[in-house]
Amino acid sequence: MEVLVPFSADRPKSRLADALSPSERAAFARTMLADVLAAIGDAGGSPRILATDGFDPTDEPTVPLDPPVTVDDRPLTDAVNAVLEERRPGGEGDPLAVVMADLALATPAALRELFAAGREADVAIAPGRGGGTNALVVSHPRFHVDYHGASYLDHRRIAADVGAGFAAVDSHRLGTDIDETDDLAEVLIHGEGQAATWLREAGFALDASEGRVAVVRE
Ligand SMILES: Nc1nc2c(ncn2[C@@H]2O[C@H](COP(=O)(O)OP(=O)(O)OP(=O)(O)O)[C@@H](O)[C@H]2O)c(=O)[nH]1
Ligand SMILES: C[C@H](OP(=O)(O)O)C(=O)O
Repeated sequence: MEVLVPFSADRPKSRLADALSPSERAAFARTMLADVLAAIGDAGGSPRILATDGFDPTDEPTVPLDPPVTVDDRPLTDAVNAVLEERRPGGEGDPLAVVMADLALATPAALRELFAAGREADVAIAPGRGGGTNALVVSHPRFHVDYHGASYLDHRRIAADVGAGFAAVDSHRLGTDIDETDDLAEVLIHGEGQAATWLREAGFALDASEGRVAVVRE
């Protein structure tokens, strides 16, 4: 399955500003991207990066699989819809997955489940905590995306409006996008890739001293 991986290369992960410097945020974002691409490849998917201007595939850490890169500096929704649009003539029925680059817990097994759901339904979505759309598969020709806010609900509505069959993919691993400092604890607890190693090497550790487990930096 073809898998589009949107990646914001300029000022990525601004909501991690409390925990990481700008250059650290850029490095950590690329590390998560590398993990996501590796998991997609292991799940049998063919990734294509959809990047903003300024993306350099040779930056460290280099991305695995040497995927094709489409550069589109428009906002996320417009850039993804442009890819959906360009596939329409003749591409009907061929599912396209869109998997975010900040799903640091993604595993091949979790992605295989997503791909399988997307082969059954016209639109399959793994929601993120807080109502986002962390990963989707679309084969319906009239579905379009509208990211940000409670985009999971918006996408369900759009699917209903165009008469597309819908499936929700209930996945802890795909449902955990790494947006805020508290999310880093999830990477330390469950991460199996380079992002977890990167955080440990940067001095992050779990802090289970009170309430929900958090992170501290040594
Ligand atoms: N191509 C593209 N990808 C984007 C854009 N904005 C976000 N992304 C990617 O979409 C996914 C979800 O991004 P967000 O968590 O909403 O945004 P972010 O830029 O990573 O982080 P924040 O700055 O904290 O909002 C990540 O894979 C981003 O790299 C965009 O304008 N264009
Ligand atoms: C792209 C956006 O991500 P969030 O801003 O929720 O992390 C969404 O899922 O709609």
